[in-house]
Amino acid sequence: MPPDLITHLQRLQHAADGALAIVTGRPLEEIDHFLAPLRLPAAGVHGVERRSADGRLTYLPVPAVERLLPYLSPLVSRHPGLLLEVKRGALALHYRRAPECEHACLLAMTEALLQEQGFVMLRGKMVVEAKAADISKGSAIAAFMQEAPFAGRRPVFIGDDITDEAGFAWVQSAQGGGLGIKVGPGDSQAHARLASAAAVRAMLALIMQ
Ligand SMILES: O=P(O)(O)OC[C@H]1O[C@H](O[C@H]2O[C@H](CO)[C@@H](O)[C@H](O)[C@H]2O)[C@H](O)[C@@H](O)[C@@H]1O
Repeated sequence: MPPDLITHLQRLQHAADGALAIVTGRPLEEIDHFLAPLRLPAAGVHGVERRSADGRLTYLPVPAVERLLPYLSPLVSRHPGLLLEVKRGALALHYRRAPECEHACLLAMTEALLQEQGFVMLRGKMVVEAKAADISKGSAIAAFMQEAPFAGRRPVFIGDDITDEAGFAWVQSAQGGGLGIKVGPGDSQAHARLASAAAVRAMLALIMQ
């Protein structure tokens, strides 16, 4: 974690009367580990798990991702650079250390999702995921916006990956009435953009002055 980020997030949370949440594809425990000792309201695994501002945990019902393993494990066994990350409600096939396998990963995931119902494919940075259908970063933000201290506020969602597009779509919808900020290059439906993660941190530091 860059120095000062946790301090800036703490100050931002305070300035926003608590209305600051992390929305991620990672499991909650991973995000808590990165941000320790800070424990923010957070949605993990693209919205499958969610911790509200009052600390309440919600785990949405999801199909068993283990059903997908027979379609993916043989490929991973043949290519040691590939990594299968099994999460609750999502399964990520990482090819960062074997970029030449991208096409094979997409094919294997497509086949898996043709055979097994209840999942949709999600592209990310050097990763392709199967995640529970009907659950997304957008649905997670919508759930936060029903609750204190988010209800009645204007949501601003910042993200740098393809997986964040569902969040941008919801905050910028008529219901959300907010703003999406895409970080870095690449096509996006977000209405605003910042050049880099460093630019986001600089903006947070400026707001907190
Ligand atoms: O929603 P995010 O917070 O952007 O998380 C998306 C995925 O993050 C993790 O994968 C990413 O980081 C890996 C290194 O830690 C990197 O190798 C990979 O290419 C990135 O996509 C995480 O492992 C995934 O489960 C998340 O969905």
